[in-house]
Amino acid sequence: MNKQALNFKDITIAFGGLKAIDSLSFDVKEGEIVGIIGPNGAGKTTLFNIISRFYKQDTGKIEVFGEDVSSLKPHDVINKGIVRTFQNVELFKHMTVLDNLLIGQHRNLNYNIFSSLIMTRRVKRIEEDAKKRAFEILNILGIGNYAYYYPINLPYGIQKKVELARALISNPKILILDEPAAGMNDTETIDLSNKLKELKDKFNLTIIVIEHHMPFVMNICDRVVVLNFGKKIAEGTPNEIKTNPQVIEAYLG
Ligand SMILES: Nc1ncnc2c1ncn2[C@@H]1O[C@H](COP(=O)(O)OP(=O)(O)OP(=O)(O)O)[C@@H](O)[C@H]1O
Repeated sequence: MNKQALNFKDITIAFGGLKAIDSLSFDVKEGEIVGIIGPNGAGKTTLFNIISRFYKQDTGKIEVFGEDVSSLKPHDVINKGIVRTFQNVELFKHMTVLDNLLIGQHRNLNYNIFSSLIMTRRVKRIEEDAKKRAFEILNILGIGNYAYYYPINLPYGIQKKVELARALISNPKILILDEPAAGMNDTETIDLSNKLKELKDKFNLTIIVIEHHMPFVMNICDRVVVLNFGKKIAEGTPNEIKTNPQVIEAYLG
């Protein structure tokens, strides 16, 4: 059996009197794709903000590959291999697509400012490898031909894919996606879910994804966790979730 990638133990966070996440527990196994669904205001984005440490939970514990990360800062979480994308596209719109990817890479490139200034052979090789990986990811996502475009000139669906590519370039272990298919039509959505599966296998990823498009969720997720008013109301395979009366009443109906 695969080991645990993420483990949420009894997480609660309240804003004023409102419990946005209420005693939530679930886990994600290494290599799984887990969907988080639920109506507006159910607490999905808050949960992601807790995982990426933008918010600190009031109570409860989060473990990443068995290590307690409950008190880490956002940049420490990135160093643990957790990378997220956002509901709204957050790209540098006046840098090319390729530069958007490579700028995220500099944190991972193991060289210092002096060696980069004199552009040693080693630095050149590191940069070439980074570029190669960028093109590999862009090509899997079918957007390699946009490498030298500026995101500001690209349709929203392509920008979403660029954001995904930028998350992948830093070689994450756990990828956290907030509505990756927003703004896409049904064909684009299914295409994206197939590509994500391919990327997951190629780069040994574990994925947690918030998405409202049910065809996407049905096509890609191994398991789904359903939230309502901050509580988990169901958990299971997409087929189990689809027929669960509580889920139908709270969300799908
Ligand atoms: N920083 C905050 N301050 C106060 N309330 C907040 C804050 N962040 C979230 N909330 C509240 O917590 C609840 C959960 O919000 P959240 O954005 O997590 O829901 P969601 O499931 O992601 O919704 P959507 O599908 O609309 O994005 C909402 O009632 C929201 O207003």
